[in-house]
Amino acid sequence: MFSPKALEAQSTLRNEKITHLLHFLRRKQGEVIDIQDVELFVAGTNSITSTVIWAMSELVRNPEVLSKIEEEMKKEIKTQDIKHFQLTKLTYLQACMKEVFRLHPVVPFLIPHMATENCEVMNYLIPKNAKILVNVWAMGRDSKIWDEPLSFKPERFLDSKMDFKGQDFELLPFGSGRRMCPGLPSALNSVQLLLASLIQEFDWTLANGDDPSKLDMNGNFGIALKREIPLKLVFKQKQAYECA
Ligand code: HEM
Repeated sequence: MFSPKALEAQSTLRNEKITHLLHFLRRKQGEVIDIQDVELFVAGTNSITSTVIWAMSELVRNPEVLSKIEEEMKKEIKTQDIKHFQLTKLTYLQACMKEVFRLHPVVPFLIPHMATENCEVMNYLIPKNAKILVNVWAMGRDSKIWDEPLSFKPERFLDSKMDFKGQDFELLPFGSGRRMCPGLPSALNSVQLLLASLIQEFDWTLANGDDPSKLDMNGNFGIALKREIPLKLVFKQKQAYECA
């Protein structure tokens, strides 16, 4: 795992990349942007880009959720340059991220694992050397676990201690145990910082005035779960930012 110092250093680096992205979007206001292009700026990992794109897709489809994040940000963040520590105050944004990871885990079957010895899990015999794929995508949509599993409802996490740090087996977008993702703290920081920066400065709508409720949310299954159809958006700076 990353030390707080390493995380802070990375966050400065990310801030520079995010600043470049914001400049790019300011110049391209009113044009149609394939949001996959954020990869050029935030570079590093597909998983971060894909997560941000799924989050933006959900926020386009759920404007009332986006408004609640905006309200929270207005209350908690007074500066334009969002800092790492300010993210910890955004509890509603954090609940949104849990909801994004529940519905759109970007590594849908985790990385294949292998049993090093015969073992029994919940009455199933797992023979030595069996290859195990954990279908976290299906777990996140299981109606036995989640109320209205296909609805995007961050509120479900507000009064719950459930988290994705590997302790709650219903929600494992980063895996669990010895081989879970070591990039979790850094990835979460990047995803939230990027999303919060975009929300703070821009309004965005679907290209061609498309109806958000009809946005195709199918994923392209592979090792990584990406949108099947690219998300094309038009950005416009919010009024408070027009002079930036
Ligand atoms: C939203 C972003 C990310 C998600 C959802 C994610 C998710 C995952 C998942 C599910 C695994 C497999 C865990 C398992 O099979 O039990 C994994 C492994 C791994 N991730 Fe990430 N990851 C993300 C970002 C990152 C970043 C930014 C880094 C590097 C800085 C990173 C480095 C790694 C490494 C090295 C492994 C292999 C660990 C091992 O096999 O011991 N990940 N990640």
